[in-house]
Amino acid sequence: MKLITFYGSRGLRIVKGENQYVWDDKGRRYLDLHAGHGVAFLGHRNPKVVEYLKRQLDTIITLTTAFDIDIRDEMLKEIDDLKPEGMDNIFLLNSGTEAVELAMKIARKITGRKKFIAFKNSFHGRTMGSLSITWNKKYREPFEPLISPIEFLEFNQIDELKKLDDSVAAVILEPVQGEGGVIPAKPEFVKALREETERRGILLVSDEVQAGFGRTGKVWAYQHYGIRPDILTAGKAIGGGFPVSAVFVPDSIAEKLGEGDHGTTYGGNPMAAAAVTAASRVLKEDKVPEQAKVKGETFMKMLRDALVDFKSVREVRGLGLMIGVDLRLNPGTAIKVLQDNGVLSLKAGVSTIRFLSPYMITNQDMELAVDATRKGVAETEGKKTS
Ligand SMILES: Cc1ncc(COP(=O)(O)O)c(C=O)c1O
Repeated sequence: MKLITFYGSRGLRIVKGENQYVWDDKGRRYLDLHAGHGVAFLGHRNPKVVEYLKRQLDTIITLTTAFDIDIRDEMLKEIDDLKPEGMDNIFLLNSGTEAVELAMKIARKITGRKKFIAFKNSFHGRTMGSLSITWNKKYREPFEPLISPIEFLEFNQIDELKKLDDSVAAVILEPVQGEGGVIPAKPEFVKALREETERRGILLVSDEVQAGFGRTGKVWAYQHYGIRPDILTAGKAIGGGFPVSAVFVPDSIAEKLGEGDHGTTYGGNPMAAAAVTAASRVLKEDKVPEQAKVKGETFMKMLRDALVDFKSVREVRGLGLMIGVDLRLNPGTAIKVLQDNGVLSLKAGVSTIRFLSPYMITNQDMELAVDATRKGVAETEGKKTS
C-alpha cells in the first residue's frame, strides 16, 4: 500500500519529538521551527497536553456533542478566559479548513448574501469553500468551478476597500498572512476594513488558524489592531498537537443558527476537548503570548543583524513568533541548508523562509537558527560556507 502525500519529502525519518525538538532515526536532534505547519507551537508532547490526553484515553475516546460530558464543560471553562472579546460561543471541528467552511456558511446564512471577499496571497484551506477564497491559482484552477462570487483584493491597500458593496456576505482576513509569505496586515488597513465592513453590514472573519492562540504575541492576532471581528476561526496550536479547530461567534450570530445548519461526526470529541483544555491551561500558566512577543522580537532582531550584509535578503518580518525571511531568490536551498544544519523551517509564498517556532525556544536555539540561516542564505547566493 502506498501513502498519497501532496507534500514533497523532506528526506528525514522522525522518531521522537519533545518540546521544540525532534529526533531522526540516526539520533540527530533538530530544532523544529516547521512544527508540523505550526501545530506544535506549544511544543511536541507538551506535558500538560499529554497528561490530559492520557487521562481521557482511560475514560472515553469518542462521544458526539448530543451527549454531555465533563471534559467539554472543563474545556468551555478554561477557554472562556481566552475567548475573542464578545464571542461567547464556540463550535469545534477537526481542521482549519473545516473551520473556514463553517465561517463561510454562517456568513451566507446570517447575511442572506452570497459574495465573499478575500485578499491576494491569502490561504484559507483546500476544501472547495476555503479553496475558493485561497489566492494561489495553482491550488485552485484544477478544481474549478469553485464557489462564487469571490473577489480577491490587494492586501494592505485601503483604496481597494472601495470595491466592497452590499452584496458581500463576508470578508475573510488573515491578520498575518501565513502561507502567502508571513505578511502582517497594516493597522490602518485593518481599521479601515473594519469600518467599511461595519458600515455595509458585511461580516469580518478573522482567520487565525495559523496566527491565533498566542503565536503573534497576543492570544488572538486581531487584538494587535484595536478592532473586533464578527467571526474567528482557529486551529493548529489550539489542540497542542491534537487535530482540532474552532469557530468562535457572538450570541447575536449563534442565536440565528439552528439544528441542521451544520454537523460533524468527530468535532468536539472528548480527546479534542481534553487537548484544548490542556492547551488553554498551558497558554495561561506559561504566559505564552507574552513569551512569544519577547522572544519573537529578539529572534527577529538577531536575524536582521545577522543578515544585513546579504543582498538576496529583502526583509525579515513578522509578528511575535510568526517570522519570515523574505529573499530575492528561491528559498529552497536555504531551507535545505537549514535542515542540514539541524533546523527545520518551511517555505511561505514563493520567496520566504518561514519560522513557526514553539514558544519555549531559547536564546541558544535562536543562535543556532540564525547561524544556519546565514549559511543557507550564503549558499543561496552561491557563496561557499564551512
Ligand atoms: C490561515 C489558515 N487558514 C486555514 C488553514 C487550513 O488549515 P488546515 O490545513 O488545518 O485545514 C491554514 C493552514 O495552513 C491557514 O494557515
